[in-house]
Amino acid sequence: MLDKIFRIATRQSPLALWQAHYVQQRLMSAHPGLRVELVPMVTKGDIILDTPLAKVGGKGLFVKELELAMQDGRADMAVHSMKDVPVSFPEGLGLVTICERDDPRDAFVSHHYDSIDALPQGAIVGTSSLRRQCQISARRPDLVIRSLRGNVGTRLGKLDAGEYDAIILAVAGLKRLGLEDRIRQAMPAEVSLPAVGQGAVGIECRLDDSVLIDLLRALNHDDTEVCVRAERAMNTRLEGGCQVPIGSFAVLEGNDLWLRGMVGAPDGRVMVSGERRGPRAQAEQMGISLADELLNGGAREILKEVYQGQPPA
Ligand SMILES: NCc1[nH]cc(CCC(=O)O)c1CC(=O)O
Repeated sequence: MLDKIFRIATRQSPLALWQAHYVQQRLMSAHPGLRVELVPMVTKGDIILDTPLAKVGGKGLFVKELELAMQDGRADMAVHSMKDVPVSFPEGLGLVTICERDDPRDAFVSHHYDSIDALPQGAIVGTSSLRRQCQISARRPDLVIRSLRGNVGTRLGKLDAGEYDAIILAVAGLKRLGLEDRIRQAMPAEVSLPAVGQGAVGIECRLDDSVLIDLLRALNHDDTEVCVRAERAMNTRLEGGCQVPIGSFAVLEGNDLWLRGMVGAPDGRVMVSGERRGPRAQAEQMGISLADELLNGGAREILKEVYQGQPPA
């Protein structure tokens, strides 16, 4: 077993590489002598940079090529931001490990202002996330939301060039890249409910690779896994895809899980939210029942509107 080289398929953005190196290091320190290498790849999501993700087929664009590499045996595992992992997996692959979550909040980044509330009338905010757009517009209908894509560094460059008064990024991504000092405010969940899985790193591999699955067990963080399972159960029940603004965020308070969820219209004019509290053993049921409450409370109409005629991706 020790002479095998375990290969991590990864995108080449600085954030993806950081996450792949992180898993490489954690595996090697949990299992001294283990050989782990990176296999850097280019995905469609990295090539199409000028169109909002929701329009070009969604976040799946970033993972499909990594999954092909695992199915072909060119790689053994892929490391993902849990936020970017679709609800379902191709035949034979699955998510086997979720590492400890870093700060799950959204980051308000600006040269002149300290928060959304401090922005002047009509200020320009950069984000291509429908979830962020929806919540910002609901709070401040006067603000102008402009699309913002590219790697974290590219996005910061556009802010620095004066294209926006503020932009929204994930705290975790900025921290991983050593750019924490750019954060003016970690936005409270009451202002911007995070995305499903935000701040957590997950590992996907072939489900018949029991050797690797055993090795990866040491990297799993049970509390994070429970929270992310609740969030993903809610998202799966909603069948939202990424054309719909959806936030889902769970925290543990001892053994009690507190799950909050929101579904909104992209323009923020309608927003449905709810919460559940219960024992951690009920994580997935809580996600499902919260999704049902949201659906009955108006989310069904929002989803129908977004998908008019076209089936969810
Ligand atoms: N959509 C890209 C993406 N996927 C994961 C993160 C941040 C890291 C994380 O949430 O784990 C980011 C960048 C961002 O939203 O600012």
